[in-house]
Amino acid sequence: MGIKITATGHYLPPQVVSNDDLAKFLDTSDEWIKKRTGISQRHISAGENTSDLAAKAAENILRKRGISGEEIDFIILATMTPDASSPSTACIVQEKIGATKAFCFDINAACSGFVFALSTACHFMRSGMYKKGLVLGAETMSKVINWEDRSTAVLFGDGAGGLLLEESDVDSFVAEDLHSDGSRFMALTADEKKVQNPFLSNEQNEDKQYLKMDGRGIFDFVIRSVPKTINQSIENGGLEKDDISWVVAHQANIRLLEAISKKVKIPLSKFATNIESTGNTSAASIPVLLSHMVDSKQIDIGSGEKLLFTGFGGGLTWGSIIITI
Ligand SMILES: O=C(O)C1CCN(c2ccc(-c3cc(CO)ccc3Cl)cn2)CC1
Repeated sequence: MGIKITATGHYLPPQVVSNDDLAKFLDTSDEWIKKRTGISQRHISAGENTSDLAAKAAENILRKRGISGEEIDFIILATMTPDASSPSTACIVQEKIGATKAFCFDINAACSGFVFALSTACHFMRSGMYKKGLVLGAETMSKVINWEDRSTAVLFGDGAGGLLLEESDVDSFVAEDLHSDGSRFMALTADEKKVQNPFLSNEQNEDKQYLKMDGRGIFDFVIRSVPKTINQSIENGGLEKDDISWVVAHQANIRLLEAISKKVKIPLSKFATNIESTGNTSAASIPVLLSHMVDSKQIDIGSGEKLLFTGFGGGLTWGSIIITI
């Protein structure tokens, strides 16, 4: 039993915030942000939560495929900014799109979340037990950012994207390589919850735990680890670098993609990018980029091209999955 990608979709909240808009209340500039990150603007929710963004992306996918939510067997949603601890954001999306027969759950692997979710969905599907699965990545990073911290506030945006996986006689799954290193969990944290109960002697403070990131540390980890997972997934698939049509990488930083391209000796022209217009949308970045590539006809579903998806970030987590589209 194989799998194939049959539709893609995304949704970005309509409110666009430019670098100049941020420079009005942060000590930063369009020039600095653009030069150091590649970002010109980001989409910021005007009140829509992660489930709202994800449901609109899912509706776009279903509309493109011409099916209703009732045909969906499962929804796997990657997010580090769920609407709540319970229910899962995936279950809220289920209700919004009428996926009445689906089983639904969230995956949290921060910015590697979509790669981990896509791997999970592929293996569910390749068991032969399911016929149609939605794999989504969705974030409202704007709710965990400290908007007074210029080092992080300029980097992130909100958004949602995803794809429809269907059973297929021809298997489009090629290879994967997934990792995490919990010993460095402090490198990127957000929204930690403190234990509170009447039996605790010391009162815990209620301060909101904004996103905190060891930018330099993560940058160095990514430069070291991501080329290895790209090469390992290519080797696991018995492929050569030239077999890869596109690297669809997490959109964290344009300088980073330039450095990774040099290290793996895959031309930068094969690294799809949209960070300029979206910022870093964490688990949503890869599916939004894929959807932009399909919508702009940069790639065609059914073309047979090999895409290498690679994610990296909090956890620390990193990983790659190669799929023929
Ligand atoms: O001074 C500079 O040039 C700054 C230095 C710090 N920067 C960073 C640092 C880390 C990240 C990042 C974030 C994630 C989480 O999605 C994953 C992977 C990475 Cl590499 C993005 N930007 C911006 C430019």
